[in-house]
Amino acid sequence: MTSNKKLKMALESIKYKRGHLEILDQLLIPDSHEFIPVNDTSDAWRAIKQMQVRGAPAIAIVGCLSLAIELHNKEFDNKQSLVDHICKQLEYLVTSRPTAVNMKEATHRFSALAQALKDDKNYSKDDVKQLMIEELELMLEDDIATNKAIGKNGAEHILGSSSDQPVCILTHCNTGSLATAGYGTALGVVRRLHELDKLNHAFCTETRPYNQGSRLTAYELVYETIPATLICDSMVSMVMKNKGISAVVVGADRVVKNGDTANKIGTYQLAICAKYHNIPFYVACPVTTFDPNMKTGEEIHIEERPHHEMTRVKGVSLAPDGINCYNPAFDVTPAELITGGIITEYGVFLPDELYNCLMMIDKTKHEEFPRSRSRTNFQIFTER
Ligand SMILES: CSC[C@H]1O[C@H](OP(=O)(O)O)[C@H](O)[C@@H]1O
Repeated sequence: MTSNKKLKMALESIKYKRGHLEILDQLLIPDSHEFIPVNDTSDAWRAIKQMQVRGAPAIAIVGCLSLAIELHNKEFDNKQSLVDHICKQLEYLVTSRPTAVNMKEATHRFSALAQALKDDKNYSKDDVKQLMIEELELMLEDDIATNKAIGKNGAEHILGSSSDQPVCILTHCNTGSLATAGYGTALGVVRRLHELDKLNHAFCTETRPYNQGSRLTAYELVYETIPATLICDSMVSMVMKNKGISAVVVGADRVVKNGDTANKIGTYQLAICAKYHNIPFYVACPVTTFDPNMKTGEEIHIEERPHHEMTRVKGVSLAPDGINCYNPAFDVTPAELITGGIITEYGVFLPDELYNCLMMIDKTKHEEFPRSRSRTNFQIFTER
């Protein structure tokens, strides 16, 4: 059955065909919906840094697609210079924003794959270039399939504990089609619940100071006529107390080995409020957001953004010049506050089980995901 809910295409933030990449300039949403060209890795670096594109998965996807564009347009003397360029540009893209791990994870996977192809005499320079472009392009379709699995796993887990009644979900920041290749992670769980007619209502926070919630998540929810209410960040305790919230579901920028999770600033206090109100707290993310090379959240570098992003909105001052500002873009939620679990494309895991469960997953048995060569190199990342 194709309900009108499914007829409306989800919003997209990335438009790609070989040799051509455009991204939705998210700084202009919701006032205007404009795409800008990304012609190489420098354009991508700048767009990520300025947050014209943002969201852990989208950052990695746009970074990798910008490299695919560069490889398509550039000639190389030999395999070594080709692979050197790939590795160098991937490392450069990682420097655009430090907290989300997805670009770094992609760098490890694709650098390892490029090196392996270089060392394999069966592949010419042109073979390596073609295969690497194809692998980088797989990020797009792989991400959408991954997000739909996250949505399915998360909705089933939440409904399983709600005696199948429609549920109310509270979410933070933007984790939808504007933070990924499409469908979204935490917002993908909301979409799946809506598709199943099991979403009573969604509450989204403004998410100051960049307002990913009021500008981006509300935009997605209105566009797809998903029943939702926008709240200020300061209202979450009252909403949890009075609005029958069934679960809180947020995204992630980096989940480390013990399950501690870096996510948008304000997530930590959401988790504290959820604990106080005995509401299950979930993190939703692809396994490419997992960084088992960090043991606890203490190791995560928290990006601090410019003060003007707090004190000025579209040119209007919200605070006097001269006031000191502290503007961390993320905080770390300790694993013990992630009481619902971590929702991935392979299932929902308690934080302290996540590492062992992921290490045991045989990805070749999950045919539901497009299988890029690089994905099977998950071990490379964890053995670094
Ligand atoms: C699925 S997006 C994950 C994550 O990224 C966002 O941060 P930003 O908008 O600064 O890139 C936010 O923390 C989301 O939860």
